[in-house]
Amino acid sequence: MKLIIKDRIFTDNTSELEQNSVFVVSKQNEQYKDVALNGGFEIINADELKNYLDMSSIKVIGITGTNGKTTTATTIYNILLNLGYKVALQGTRGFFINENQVEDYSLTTPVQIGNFAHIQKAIQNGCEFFIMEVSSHAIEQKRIEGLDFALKIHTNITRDHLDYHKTIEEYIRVKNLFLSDESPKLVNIDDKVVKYNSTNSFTYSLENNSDYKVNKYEFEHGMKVDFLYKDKTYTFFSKMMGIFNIYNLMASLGAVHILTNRKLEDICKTLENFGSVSGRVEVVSLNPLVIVDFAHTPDGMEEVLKSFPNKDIICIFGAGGNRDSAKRPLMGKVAQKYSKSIVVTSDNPRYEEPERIIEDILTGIDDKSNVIVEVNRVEALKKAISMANDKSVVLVLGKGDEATQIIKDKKYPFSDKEEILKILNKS
Ligand SMILES: CC(=O)N[C@H]1[C@@H](OP(=O)(O)OP(=O)(O)OC[C@H]2O[C@@H](n3ccc(=O)[nH]c3=O)[C@H](O)[C@@H]2O)O[C@H](CO)[C@@H](O)[C@@H]1O[C@H](C)C(=O)N[C@@H](C)C(=O)N[C@H](CCC(=O)O)C(=O)O
Ligand SMILES: Nc1ncnc2c1ncn2[C@@H]1O[C@H](COP(=O)(O)OP(=O)(O)OP(=O)(O)O)[C@@H](O)[C@H]1O
Ligand SMILES: N[C@H](CCC[C@H](N)C(=O)O)C(=O)O
Ligand SMILES: [Mg+2]
Repeated sequence: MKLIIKDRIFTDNTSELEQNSVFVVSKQNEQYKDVALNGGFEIINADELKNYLDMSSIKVIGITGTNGKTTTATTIYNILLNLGYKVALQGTRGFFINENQVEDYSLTTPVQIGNFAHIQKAIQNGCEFFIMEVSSHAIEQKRIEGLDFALKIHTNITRDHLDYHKTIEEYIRVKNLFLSDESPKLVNIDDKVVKYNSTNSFTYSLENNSDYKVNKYEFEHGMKVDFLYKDKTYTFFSKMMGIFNIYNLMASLGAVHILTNRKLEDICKTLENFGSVSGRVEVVSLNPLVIVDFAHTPDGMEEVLKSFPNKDIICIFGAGGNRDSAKRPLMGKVAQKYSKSIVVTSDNPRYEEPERIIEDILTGIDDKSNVIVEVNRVEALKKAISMANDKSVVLVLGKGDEATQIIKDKKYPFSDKEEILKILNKS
């Protein structure tokens, strides 16, 4: 990938080196360093890249955690835009500058040069804030090297990506590494495994004492939440659902408060202006009630499933291929715990056989009497929706607002939301 700063070309790929370009060496490409060296090219590391790009006009905000990064990042982005700031957002759903989508879905956290290129574009567009999701891969691969964070935010640490990190202990270690320096940070202290450097830290919580502490909430047409900050109570309303979203909203409010020092009352007020984040607990139809969500980990699923205690849940989901296979039975188990009916189907099979992935999920479900297996996701959606009635909620999990299904290395257009609307004849 290339980055051009003041007519100089920086690249992290030796095959892109041309006259006068600079090779940016990192943990990912150090095996190619000799190629650049032998070609007589200047070599710098990603940390030195910051000497070439003046980032003093922009505040970089990094969000890590197993679940909730996209929701929290998007909420902060929406609040800041509502308050009149110019803002850029980089994450799973793509790259956005001041309300416009500039790039589509790709990695949650790009590689070093990608981050710098986006920050450069944000600065050129006058942004004061650059909000980015920080994945565990990015921390481990040092994709965020060279970035100074005005605020680091932690949502929660449960489990994901053990295909890559191998053990849960290693995954937790990597996630906590992000919080180990003295950068300002905002931490969910209800999380039992989080470890952080307490210098310059702020906390939020529902259970333990913290700087931004929820003391009361109720759900009706969304939520009403009271929280305490420095002994004063503040209230906000939001159209979002689920206790997990109270955490995401507290992280978002706290972050904007720390970063802008605006009145908490004014920050709270902005939340009334927007609903759910695309593909995250998104209500696609009210009658029958059909909701699309991106839950693709056992914890993410549990958080969503337990948010509908008064409904008969019809849960439809699969699991991604070439990703942590040990999470699959756990996803089956949690679906069984909360659902009246389950439809197990395909997610993104990638290079795996969809039937094999489904078998892995089924090993976690003891009682299969209410389970339908349908490998074709469109057919599965039809079956799930045909079971719906006025007491039920159909929860379509795993793909959120993804616009494709990935089979081998090809991406085929596919949207849960569009398929649901077609089935209901609403499109
Ligand atoms: C497993 C994984 O994370 N792989 C990433 C890794 O791939 P890799 O080490 O195989 O890369 P590579 O092709 O060998 O190249 C390594 C480096 O050498 C350089 N190179 C390569 C060839 C050459 O001749 N000369 C040369 O200099 C390349 O420019 C690159 O910088 O480094 C590449 C770039 O440095 C990433 O694009 C790639 O992400 C792949 C595509 C991927 O799918 N990653 C997923 C799993 C991922 O990162 N997901 C996370 C988490 C998602 C979430 O929870 O939201 C994400 O952040 O998206
Ligand atoms: N704070 C939270 N705690 C637990 N589960 C959550 C939380 N926030 C969201 N979820 C669940 O996890 C799903 C993914 O949420 P979101 O996209 O915000 O997370 P993410 O961390 O960005 O995920 P990814 O790593 O895949 O990009 C949601 O659709 C919801 O089901
Ligand atoms: N960012 C996550 C998203 C997973 C979404 C799910 N649909 C899947 O494909 O497993 C990943 O790449 O692991
Ligand atoms: Mg995300």
